[in-house]
Amino acid sequence: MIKTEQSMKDRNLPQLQPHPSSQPWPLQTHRAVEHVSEEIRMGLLLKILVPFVGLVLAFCFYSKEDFKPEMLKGKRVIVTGASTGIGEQMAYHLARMGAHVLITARTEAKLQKVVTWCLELGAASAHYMYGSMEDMALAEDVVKEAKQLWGGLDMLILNHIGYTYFNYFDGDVEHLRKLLEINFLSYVAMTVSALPVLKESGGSILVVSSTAGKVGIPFVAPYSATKFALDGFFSSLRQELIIENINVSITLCILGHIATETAEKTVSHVMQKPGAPKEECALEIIKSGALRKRELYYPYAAVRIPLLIRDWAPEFLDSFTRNRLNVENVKRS
Ligand SMILES: NC(=O)C1=CN([C@@H]2O[C@H](COP(=O)(O)OP(=O)(O)OC[C@H]3O[C@@H](n4cnc5c(N)ncnc54)[C@H](OP(=O)(O)O)[C@@H]3O)[C@@H](O)[C@H]2O)C=CC1
Ligand SMILES: C[C@H](CCC(=O)O)[C@H]1CC[C@H]2[C@@H]3C(=O)C[C@@H]4C[C@H](O)CC[C@]4(C)[C@H]3CC[C@]12C
Repeated sequence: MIKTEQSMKDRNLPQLQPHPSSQPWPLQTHRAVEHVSEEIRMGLLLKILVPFVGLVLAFCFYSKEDFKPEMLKGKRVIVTGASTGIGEQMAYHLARMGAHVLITARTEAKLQKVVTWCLELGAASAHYMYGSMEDMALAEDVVKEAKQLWGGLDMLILNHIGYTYFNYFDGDVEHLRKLLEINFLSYVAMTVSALPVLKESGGSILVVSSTAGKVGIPFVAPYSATKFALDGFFSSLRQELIIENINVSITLCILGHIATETAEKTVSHVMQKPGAPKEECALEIIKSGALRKRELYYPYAAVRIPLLIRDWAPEFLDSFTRNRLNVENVKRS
């Protein structure tokens, strides 16, 4: 700044006089102007905010498409992590809707029972492949199997997760590395393998994630990292598909606490309320994918409201989240 003043003096340029508005105002005038400015700000806010909120509500209301189970009839669907929990329930819903299902997990006996029940429920066909998604070759082989069975694929539901502890982060980087492979890299590997056939069918990718993949929740640091990674990768990939006019939808499903056997075993001692029903959760995931939604929030209020708070009052949300848990019941292992 001094450099600028020196150069002007050196060049004998006329010195600028301070503008009257930069002179200090008398206090009364200042307050009056402040009040008028506040009035103007509120007026502008109402003139802009009210129409904007009206437009958003109208968009939400009129853009609400109705889901019909027939949308899934005959569709060819892969569901990973379907030997139990939400994945198992998704397989049953798809079976009732008459879809072809190919389900995966590690436990063959459980998969066999789910496939048998899917056929009972009306699946157009039901098959399984078992193995761990630590093995990227399996991730690719599942999609190859779908191509061989059905000649294509309409929906890829990425749902499986590896073992997750609910405790203070113990510094075990190797566990985090393994969880990234199971919960994240295998999702990417399956997507890479499936994209060519999904482009042919104009299909959908459903990525099952969590509140813990959008906000900071204690005691799930490794798990949370893998879910945040899913958001980053698939939200970016969605942008690229849109840019290239590729008709493959990506739905990120953000779930709150769901009453699956694993979750209840893991967190019942710290949760103040039971989880939401896995059956309804599973149906909402399928609906959101069939309607090609950008994101699903389930249970809606429990998930959507924290996300709205996240950007406006992050510290409040952190405190609110801690207060919703019986943290005194979590003891370092
Ligand atoms: N339940 C909840 O509160 C919430 C769940 N979610 C998400 O929902 C999805 C399903 O959760 P949920 O139903 O509770 O999970 P479950 O633990 O009930 O089921 C996990 C599934 O993944 C399979 N699996 C586990 N390890 C592997 C592995 N190494 N390779 C391949 N498959 C594996 C399991 O079968 P097997 O053991 O036979 O391999 C099982 O079928 C997950 O993505 C989770 O993050 C999100 C928020 C909350
Ligand atoms: C406690 C969280 C809800 C906080 C809130 O409602 O304010 C739960 C939200 C997501 C849950 C975790 C999750 O995403 C799934 C994991 C599933 C595993 O089987 C074990 C439990 C989870 C770590 C589960 C734990 C509760 C949540 C963090």
